[in-house]
Amino acid sequence: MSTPGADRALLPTASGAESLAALRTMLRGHRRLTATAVTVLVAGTGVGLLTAPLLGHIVDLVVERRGSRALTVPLVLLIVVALVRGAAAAVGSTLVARLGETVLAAVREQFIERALRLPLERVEAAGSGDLVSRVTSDVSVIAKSVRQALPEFTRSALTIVLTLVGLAVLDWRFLMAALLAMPVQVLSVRWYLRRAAPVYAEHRVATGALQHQLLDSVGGVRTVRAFRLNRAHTALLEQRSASARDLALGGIHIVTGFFSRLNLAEYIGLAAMLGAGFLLVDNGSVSIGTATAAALYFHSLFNPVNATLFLIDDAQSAGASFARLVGLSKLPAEQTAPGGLAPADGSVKVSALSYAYAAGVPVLRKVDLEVRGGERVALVGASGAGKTTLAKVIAGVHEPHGGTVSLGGVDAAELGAAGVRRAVTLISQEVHVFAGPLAEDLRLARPEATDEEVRAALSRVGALEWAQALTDGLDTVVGEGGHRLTVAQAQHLALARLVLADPPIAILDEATADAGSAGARVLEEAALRALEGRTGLVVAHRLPQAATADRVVVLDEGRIVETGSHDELVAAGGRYAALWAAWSDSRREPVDGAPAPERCAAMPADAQCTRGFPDGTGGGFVRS
Ligand SMILES: Nc1ncnc2c1ncn2[C@@H]1O[C@H](COP(=O)(O)OP(=O)(O)OP(=O)(O)O)[C@@H](O)[C@H]1O
Repeated sequence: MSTPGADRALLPTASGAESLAALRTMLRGHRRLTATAVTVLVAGTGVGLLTAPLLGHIVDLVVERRGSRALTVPLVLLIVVALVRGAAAAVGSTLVARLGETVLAAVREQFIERALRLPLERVEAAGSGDLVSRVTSDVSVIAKSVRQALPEFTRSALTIVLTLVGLAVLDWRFLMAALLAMPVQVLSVRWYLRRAAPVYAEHRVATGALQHQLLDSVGGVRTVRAFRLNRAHTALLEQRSASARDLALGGIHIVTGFFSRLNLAEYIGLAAMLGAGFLLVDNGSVSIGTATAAALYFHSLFNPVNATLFLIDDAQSAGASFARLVGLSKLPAEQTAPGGLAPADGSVKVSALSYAYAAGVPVLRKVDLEVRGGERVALVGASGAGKTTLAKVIAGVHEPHGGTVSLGGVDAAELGAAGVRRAVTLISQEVHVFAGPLAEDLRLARPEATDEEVRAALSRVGALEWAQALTDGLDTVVGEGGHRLTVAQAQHLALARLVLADPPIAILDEATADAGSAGARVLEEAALRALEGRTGLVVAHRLPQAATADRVVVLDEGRIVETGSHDELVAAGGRYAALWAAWSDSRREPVDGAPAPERCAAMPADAQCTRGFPDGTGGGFVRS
């Protein structure tokens, strides 16, 4: 959870040129569909333009008193024109919508896939809310524009161009009169774009920040309450909400100003058309019918011009959202291993490893650690010593700021993110159970696993019995909206997934710490079985976990201060021995009648017990 007031390094946003280049690349594969859609729409709009001259012709026939029979042909033609235009508009709009949907699907797939492959470190730094708002609200803004605005925009733009051509065909002076409105329109659009683009971009950023803050404050509500951060978080939410609201209101203000300017342009254009018509009819250059057709043409421009300019509003929003999606590709993608490099075994070698979350505050300081293939090493140390950070750097969640990690003799940088993930599985306390049948959740680790293999994995960690006892056995829908698993059951599943994934190296961080005493013991046994045959690095939050490991590594302030077997370290009488003695004492003589560790562990962490040694280090349970 972020500290209130902390500024996040939001994910990058693409420039206009980068967004256009991305759009061009996406359209490149659909040239035929684009060409057909444009042709049908041009044909339909062209035919539709015959309406005004036909009506003008009818006016001339009436002025010349040619009788009602003379009107038959133009009237029939008007009906044909209306039908052809309607059919072409329907087919053209469908084709444009299909093109839009195809591109939209590509946007969704490409950028969401990209979002899922972003370096976790960068997503963490930006806050997951920013990423969530890009792949949810930004994608829906684009979808809305593509569905509602794109067909209308295309039709309107074509109508404007072809109507201007029609005016020129009637008489070039009509075109000149119509174009008198243009300078005001151009100035209005420039006025609007200059003001609206930054407001929309800022509004999207502000919405992302607000969404992130909501996730942060609501997701971490327990911590917020526990540390009485309510006020700070409420203030921050109010501040972000106010900033999003002000920007939205600013946008509405700009739109209103824009439309009043467009009305002025319409007034100027119409006045010019009527004046030109009057003069041209007066001096005999054109008939009344032609002047009528020109006025109808100009009038028919109102809607498409307004629609096009109004849709610029949607295009702006969609453009800002698209730029935020394209911006994701500016981040380096995960590296893939060149030419099938794979670790030779399960050994881990960490050399001079350094890491810091904030500049100048090192969390790991030149850590050197070698773990043999198949060895089980327990990481022990006070809270904040850097155990989780070390685990995450080895698992590839964070990139080292100095030094190297090598897995099975291959540098992790050479293995690439995917290679590291194949070599190492990290199980942390926040185990996620995906919505769906339990067996499918397990198959995430190995999609091709047979039913037998799934059962064997569950059985190996001792979870088969309770899993089969669920209402629908392994087909029981678990996760969001399904059967709610306990924390211990979710961790059990995570261990079974580890067995299925079968990596040479496994890292367990707090995998058993929160499960309560009975559950913790079951999970500890499950963890031992899951680690069989692979290298295990266990962040030991309970000292017995360390006591049974092949080797114990004690971390203090980002440095390894002791390493050896449990017996060696106890005999050496150093820091670990002190921790062990403190833990053993706390078991024998509960202070002031405090509950014994087993009972303590079964109680809620904030009841009477706190996790940690008497000296404040992690790993045991004493009374607070
Ligand atoms: N995402 C983060 N951003 C900033 N600082 C962090 C982050 N995660 C951990 N830290 C800080 O880094 C230091 C080491 O944390 P780490 O979680 O690695 O320690 P630990 O030994 O695993 O502690 P614990 O036993 O409490 O989990 C701590 O000071 C912690 O506050």
